[in-house]
Amino acid sequence: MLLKELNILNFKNCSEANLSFTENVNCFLGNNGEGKTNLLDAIYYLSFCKSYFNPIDSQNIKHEEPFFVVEGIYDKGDKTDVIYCGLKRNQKKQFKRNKKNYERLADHIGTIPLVMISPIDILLIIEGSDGRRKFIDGIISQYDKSYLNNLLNYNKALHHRNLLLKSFWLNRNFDKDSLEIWDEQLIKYGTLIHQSRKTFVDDFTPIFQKYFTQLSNNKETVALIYQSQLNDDSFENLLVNNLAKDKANHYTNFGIHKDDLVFAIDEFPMKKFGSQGQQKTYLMALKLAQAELIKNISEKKVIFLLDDIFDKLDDNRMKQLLAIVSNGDFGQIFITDTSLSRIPDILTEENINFKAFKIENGGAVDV
Ligand SMILES: Nc1ncnc2c1ncn2[C@@H]1O[C@H](COP(=O)(O)OP(=O)(O)OP(=O)(O)O)[C@@H](O)[C@H]1O
Repeated sequence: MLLKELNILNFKNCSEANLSFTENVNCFLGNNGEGKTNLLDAIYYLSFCKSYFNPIDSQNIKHEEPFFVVEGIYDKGDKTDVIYCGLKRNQKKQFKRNKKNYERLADHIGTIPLVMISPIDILLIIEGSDGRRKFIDGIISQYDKSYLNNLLNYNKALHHRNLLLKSFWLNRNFDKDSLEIWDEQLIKYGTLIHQSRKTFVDDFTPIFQKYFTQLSNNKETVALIYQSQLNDDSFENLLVNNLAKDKANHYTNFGIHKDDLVFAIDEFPMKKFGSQGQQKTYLMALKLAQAELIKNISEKKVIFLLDDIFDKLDDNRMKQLLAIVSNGDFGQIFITDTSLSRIPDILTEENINFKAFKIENGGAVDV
């Protein structure tokens, strides 16, 4: 999938843009706050039907404007796909592929595989398990359609089971049969999700370790440990054996919603013992592995969005990263930087084909 053209109206600080891209590296260059990341986010929107940064859709409409439109024209080799996303204030988001509305946005996920690397990804390491579960879910959903459905069904059942537990507590009653309806759903979908996550971590870990070694050139050993209550017992047993606790807390204490992915370095948690540089390299390796796994399984090249990576890496690691992502194994690359020359200089030195845009006040001009 190659993004040939991006057309924007009123998306964040961009009033209007009509950009055409190269199939190699595309650079958005300019000062802080001019709108470089917003352009990456518009491209992200077209793959995931939402912003990477702001989950409230209406806040992505340019201030004082009534709507936004983001449209991408993709080259699929044998044909062209036009992906359209439009949002009017106080109305439902419209998302279309070749002028046809999607019935469910989930059906679009995975159509245009994409990986974003941004400074806020550090939260993946330092914050709670929720972000790491979303990280796993985001990757698997891009190559396995049934996974996202299983997850939606699991979350629905969990929500209803928790509501029921709360109502038993409020009304001081208990109805085993109605709880079992949701238990069955949780067990069905939770077990499938657990299996998919386990397989994912097994497949993902060696790819991740390969990139970490390549980027860091050092002797540290890194590992990913999938923690799940379902690793040691069946979901059915967990629910039966912990019913008293669930009733007392009026909440479901066991399940795949409690899973975590432990990032380890030399057998210690990265969160507590990794240096900032190690954490940054760890993140890069995670994202590269994400792109490679999606590419291997979906057999589609992956669009790579690299936001402010100088913020993350020294010049050497930056060069190494650019060399890895632009060697043709991955797909098209979009990259931002505050310097007009730093990335173009490296790309010229490395003989990598690129196109550069200068971003000013939300608009873009070729340089
Ligand atoms: N809905 C919106 N309407 C108008 N402006 C917005 C909206 N949302 C965000 N902005 C503005 O867009 C501007 C550009 O943000 P962006 O993150 O793209 O800058 P950047 O060029 O990547 O900067 P940096 O180099 O600091 O990362 C910010 O000043 C932000 O306030």
